[in-house]
Amino acid sequence: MSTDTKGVVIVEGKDIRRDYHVGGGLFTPARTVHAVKGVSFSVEKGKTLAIVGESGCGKSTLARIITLIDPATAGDLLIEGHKIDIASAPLTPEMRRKVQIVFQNPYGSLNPRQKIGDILCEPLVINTGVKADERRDRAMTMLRKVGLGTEHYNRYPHMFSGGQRQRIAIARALMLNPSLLVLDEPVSALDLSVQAQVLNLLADLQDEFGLTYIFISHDLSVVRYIADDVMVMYFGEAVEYGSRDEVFSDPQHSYTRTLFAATPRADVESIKARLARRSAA
Ligand SMILES: Nc1ncnc2c1ncn2[C@@H]1O[C@H](COP(=O)(O)OP(=O)(O)OP(=O)(O)O)[C@@H](O)[C@H]1O
Repeated sequence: MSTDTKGVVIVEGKDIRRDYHVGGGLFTPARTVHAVKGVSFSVEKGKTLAIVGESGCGKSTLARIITLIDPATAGDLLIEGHKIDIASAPLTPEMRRKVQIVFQNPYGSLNPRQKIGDILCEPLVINTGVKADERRDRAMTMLRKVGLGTEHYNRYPHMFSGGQRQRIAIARALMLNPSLLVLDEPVSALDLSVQAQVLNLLADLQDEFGLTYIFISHDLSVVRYIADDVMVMYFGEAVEYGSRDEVFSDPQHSYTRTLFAATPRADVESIKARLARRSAA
């Protein structure tokens, strides 16, 4: 990454809140679920913020707000310094280009009836005026970037393994050249060895394109190797937020310590080696 882009804030959230009003039926009294209770963060270009927490802590809700899939109840979101009206979550073509999301389940997120080439070209068809030949060239290039071959262009999703499908989902997310990628549990559905490969791929792509990641995960062993900064969420609140080294070496909140104690160490030696190489570079 060139030094002139260092320190540029790509995404900033200020006091983001999301309430859900549930119940109100004959047998269920109306109540409000405070899914996200005033969370603030910022991520610089080329960096990764990991948002960690157990099921129900609000991390997916936050991911959907940042990607403008769902509106927020209150708060501010700035993407590349531009304030977004997150109460109405306007998914404009410009925002669609800048922010992309990769979901946990590569089986569910790819249309089984579409060939891989069409899946990759679709964002260009919908959001740009790029001509067919150019779309095909870009899709072929992106297939290679994510470690697949051009021979995969005319195949269907069911012909791929889980790890390969997640590579395709990542390739699709990168077709519009976004500045921010929100990764919502991107490796949780994969075997450990495949997790390591996909995490290494994400690290390589981040280096190559200067991508900024928000990485949602419940798995601290994965977070430990991918994140620059870590936010720990607990019942909708950010109970811990700091650099990876600070959070892992000296967790301040009792919930973080409990979470650490309950997390098995996954075998991610290749990721460790990769990150050691990155920090040495
Ligand atoms: N559409 C909705 N309507 C009502 N409540 C919701 C809705 N979506 C989420 N919630 C509630 O908001 C809280 C946070 O949910 P969220 O899915 O963001 O958590 P999470 O940490 O991502 O969990 P998981 O990993 O299981 O998805 C939970 O109590 C959940 O039940």
